Amino acid sequence: MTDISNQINTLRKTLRHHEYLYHVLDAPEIPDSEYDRLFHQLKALEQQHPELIMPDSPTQRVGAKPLSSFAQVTHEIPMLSLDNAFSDEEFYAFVKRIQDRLIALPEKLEFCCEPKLDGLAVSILYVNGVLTQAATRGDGTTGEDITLNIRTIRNIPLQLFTDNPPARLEVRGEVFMPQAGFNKLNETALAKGEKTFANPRNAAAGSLRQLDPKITSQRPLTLNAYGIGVAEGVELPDTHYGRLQWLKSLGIPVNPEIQLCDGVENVLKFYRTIQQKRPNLGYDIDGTVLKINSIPLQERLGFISKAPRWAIAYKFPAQEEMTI
Ligand SMILES: Cc1ccc2cc(C(N)=O)cc(O)c2n1
Repeated sequence: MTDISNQINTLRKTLRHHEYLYHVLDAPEIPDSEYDRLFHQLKALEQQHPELIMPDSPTQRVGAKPLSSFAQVTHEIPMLSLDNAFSDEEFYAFVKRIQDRLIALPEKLEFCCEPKLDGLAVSILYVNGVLTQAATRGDGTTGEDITLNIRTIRNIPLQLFTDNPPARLEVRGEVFMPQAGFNKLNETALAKGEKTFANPRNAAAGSLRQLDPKITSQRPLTLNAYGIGVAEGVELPDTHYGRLQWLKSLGIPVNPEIQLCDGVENVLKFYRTIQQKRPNLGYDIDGTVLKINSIPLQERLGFISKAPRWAIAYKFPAQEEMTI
C-alpha cells in the first residue's frame, strides 16, 4: 500500500472513530475544529487521488446530485406493522393469546421492551459490512430507495465496526427527528418564510423523502435500530435483546431505554415508567413496543396476516392536541 493510501486509510479510521463518539455515544474526544481539519485533509487527499475514493469514506456522506425520482425496492422479508393495545386488559388478552398457543410454556414470559419511536421505519442493507442500500418501509412489501439520503444521517455507520462482517445484514429501525432539532428547523423555516412542519414525524418523513440529499444532510435526523431482516454469513443471538446488543457492538445505534422485563407485571411497570419519562425524552414516542424476547418462541408464534403474534404496540392515550 502506497504512503498516500496509508494516510487516507488512517484518516478514514480516525474520522469514523470520532464520528461514532460524537453521533452515537454523544461523547466527542476532539473539538469540532479538529474533526473538520482531519475531514478536509482527507477530502484534499481524495481529490488529489480520486481513484482511491471509496463509497464508505466519511467524505462520501452527502450525495452527488439530486435524483428525479426514487427507485422501488422490494423487501426480501416483508416489513410488517404491529398490532395495537390501548389498555392493560388488551395487553393481558395479547399475553393470553400467546399462552393459549404455546402449549409448553416457560413459567414466566420474558419480554424485550422499548419505547415506540414516532418516526419512519427504514431498512438498511450492509453487504460485507458496507452500507449498500436503504429503503423506506413503504407498504411493507415495496419501499423507496433512499440510500443517498440515509447515508447523510450522521449516526448511521457507512461501514460496520467489525473486521469480520456478515455477508449481508439488513438493519431495520426508525428514523426520527429529535424535538430540539425540529424546533430549530421550524424557527429557521419561519424566519425564511419557508414551509414549516406540523410535527417531528412529518419533518422526518419530509426530510427522508427529499430528492436532493444535500437538503436531507442539513436536517437533524437520527436512527434507532429495532431489529434485523436479512442476515447471511452470521450466527445471530437467539434472543431479540441479544440481537440488539450485537447490532450496538457493530456501531449501529440502539435506543438506550430498551429493557428486558420478566413477566407481565414488570412489562406494565416499564410501560408506566416510559409514560412518565415521555415528556423529557427529547423525542416523540407514541407508546411502547413489547416483544417476546426468545427468537425460537417468536418463530413458534409466527405472524397473523399483517402483524407478528409475538409483538404488540401498547400505545399511550392520544395526547391533547399539541398547541404549536
Ligand atoms: C417488528 C417491528 C415493527 C415495527 C416496529 C416499530 C418500532 C418503533 N416505531 O419504535 C419499534 C419496533 O421494535 C418495531 N418492531
